[in-house]
Amino acid sequence: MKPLIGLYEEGTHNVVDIPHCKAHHPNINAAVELLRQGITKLNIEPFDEDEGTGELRYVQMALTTYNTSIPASERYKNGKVQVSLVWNSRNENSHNFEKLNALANFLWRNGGPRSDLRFIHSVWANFQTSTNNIIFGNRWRHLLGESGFWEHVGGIDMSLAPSSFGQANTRAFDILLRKLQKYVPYGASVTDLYAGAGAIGLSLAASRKCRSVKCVEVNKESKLSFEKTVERLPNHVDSSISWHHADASDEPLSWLMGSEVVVVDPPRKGLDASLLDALRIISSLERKAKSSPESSDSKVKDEKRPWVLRSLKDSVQIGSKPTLEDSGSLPQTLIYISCGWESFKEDCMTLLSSKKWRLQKAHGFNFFPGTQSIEVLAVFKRGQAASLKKKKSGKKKKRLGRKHPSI
Ligand SMILES: C[S@@+](CC[C@H](N)C(=O)[O-])C[C@H]1O[C@@H](n2cnc3c(N)ncnc32)[C@H](O)[C@@H]1O
Repeated sequence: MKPLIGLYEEGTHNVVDIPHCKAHHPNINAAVELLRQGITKLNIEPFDEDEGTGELRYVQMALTTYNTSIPASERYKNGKVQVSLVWNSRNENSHNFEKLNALANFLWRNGGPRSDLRFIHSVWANFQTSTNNIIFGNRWRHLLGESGFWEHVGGIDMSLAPSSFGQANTRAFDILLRKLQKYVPYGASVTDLYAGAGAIGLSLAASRKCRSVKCVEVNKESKLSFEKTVERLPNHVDSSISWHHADASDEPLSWLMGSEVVVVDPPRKGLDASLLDALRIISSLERKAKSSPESSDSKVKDEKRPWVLRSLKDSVQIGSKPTLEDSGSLPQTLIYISCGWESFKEDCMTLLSSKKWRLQKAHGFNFFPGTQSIEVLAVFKRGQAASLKKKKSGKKKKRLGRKHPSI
């Protein structure tokens, strides 16, 4: 029986076979075909989610074009694929581990560096036995090939572990990052929320010589990639850089305070409600702070609040910590990167209707050619535009033609 390898049909759990996906690099399609042969030859049983039976549950493939030993013009064509096999067992001691090993060896023999094709970079296993829809389990094991996986994006070398979020189209992401960098003033203090392994924050630290960069991410697996990337940052980077294993929706004000620029790059469902609320009340906090300036004593006391202790537990700090003077500043710029158009529209409306933020600029990117997906880079500024304020104070109030602002 021929296994189906592709994506779920929208709104269902029916797999649509996609052997020649045009949105994928040709070497990913080739790796899918090789996997199909391996599954058939070795009698690997695909997972049946109704029965909870079978061996191979999911496969994730990522491509690296990072190969400095060949000319830059040839790197994309020679991209190599990191394959992660999600296996229906608890760990490597389970009875069917030998079958997983056989599949990994098949891929390596036929697609690895000693084969004619040479497009497989590495093979990883993830163990997952849960009955829910969560794709990855907590246990990872590197099986074959190089464990390090790098890409050059946004002007830095970025480490991408299979357990951490990574953009699929790194060339399009690079274009977005270079555009984003222009909206961040040199020397700014930046908070990168929903940061993954810190691709955005670290690229800003390098390109905009940021005073401080604070990355917040809920997936603890991203920490290792963050640390590896920091090790390879250019020597001139001397920002105060930190990564925090924390939920951005938990006490979000604590992450917003102390930064001039906030970058958010949430999953498709958009911003958490508590973060949106915090962004809306920020201006009133500033007014309060001005009318009753906090003593440096009370700021020190703040360091003992529970959220601070929680976030410090799993954090990484590189360079000196931001100073106490920095901790009082509030963001003037909000940069929103969205992969979910519908949720972005809603979040955008919420921010604009609060009248605390205005939309300065928005760009759309096509990260998945041939699909309707749109990646948005939107830049919001805090406060009303000067021209709007003037009009409001004038006698005649002009009605805006549109009911809702559009981008
Ligand atoms: C679209 S990815 C962006 C990652 C990163 N900015 C990048 O470009 O590589 C969204 C990230 O948000 C993280 N995430 C989801 N919910 C979160 C939350 N409540 N708090 C912090 N991070 C969260 C996910 O684990 C994922 O890494």
